Amino acid sequence: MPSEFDGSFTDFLESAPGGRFTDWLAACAEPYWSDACSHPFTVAIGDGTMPEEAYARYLIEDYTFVTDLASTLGYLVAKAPGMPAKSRLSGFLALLTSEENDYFLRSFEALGVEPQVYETAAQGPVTRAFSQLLLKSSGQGSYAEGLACLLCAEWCYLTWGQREAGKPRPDAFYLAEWIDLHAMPGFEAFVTWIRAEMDRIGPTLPEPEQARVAGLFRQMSKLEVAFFEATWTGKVPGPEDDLLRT
Ligand SMILES: Cc1ncc(C[n+]2csc(CCO)c2C)c(N)n1
Repeated sequence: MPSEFDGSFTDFLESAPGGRFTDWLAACAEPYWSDACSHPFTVAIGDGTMPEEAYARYLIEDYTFVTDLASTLGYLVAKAPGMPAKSRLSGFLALLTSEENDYFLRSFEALGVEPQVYETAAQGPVTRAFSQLLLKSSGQGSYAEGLACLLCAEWCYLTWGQREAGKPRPDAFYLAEWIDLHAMPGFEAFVTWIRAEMDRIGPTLPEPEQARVAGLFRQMSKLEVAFFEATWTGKVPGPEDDLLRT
């Protein structure tokens, strides 16, 4: 768990010579970053204590989130500076819209969620805030800003996925597969690539842009926590909730 930090990247390098830009992002996002990666919902995916009702609620929201994430990737493919980055991002987009889509459909069927429900589900306030942040930062912001949002979402899932993969798999296929999907070498390689891309670009940015990127990563981490919290408890946060403030 990184310790909390609220200085610039230059300050960070003074305390951690040779430190990575992405480690600075995670440190600036504490305590939300660690809370997101270790949320009780993520532990329950792996230890066989997940209530069906909570998981169905999660998948319905996540399906709408992943749909908006696919649009975000479209923007990032357009903004990526060269062919190697466009290729990585579009490969991931292809995965999201094929195998992963199939996972959702099979899981909805097993959980008794009708197509009419998941195809027309209105986003709750947390997912709406998430989607707005992703689509705005990748559509209107810079490549680095969009990449920071993607990094947070994917790195968080790799972190809990690898931790839960160390336990025996739960019986329900939709839980076992969700762990495997986020612990497999191909996914790890993708997150390693996003980190390397951010570590390459981040240090070249002017300081105000570095601060914007860190602010986005922190806001994304907050929303990951709020997302797990809403699906885990079934409670919908109101507009007064700090987690929804952008
Ligand atoms: C709220 C929320 N945040 C992040 C992810 C992570 N994620 C989105 S698409 C994808 C690719 C492979 O599953 C991953 C890891 C999620 N699903 N839901």
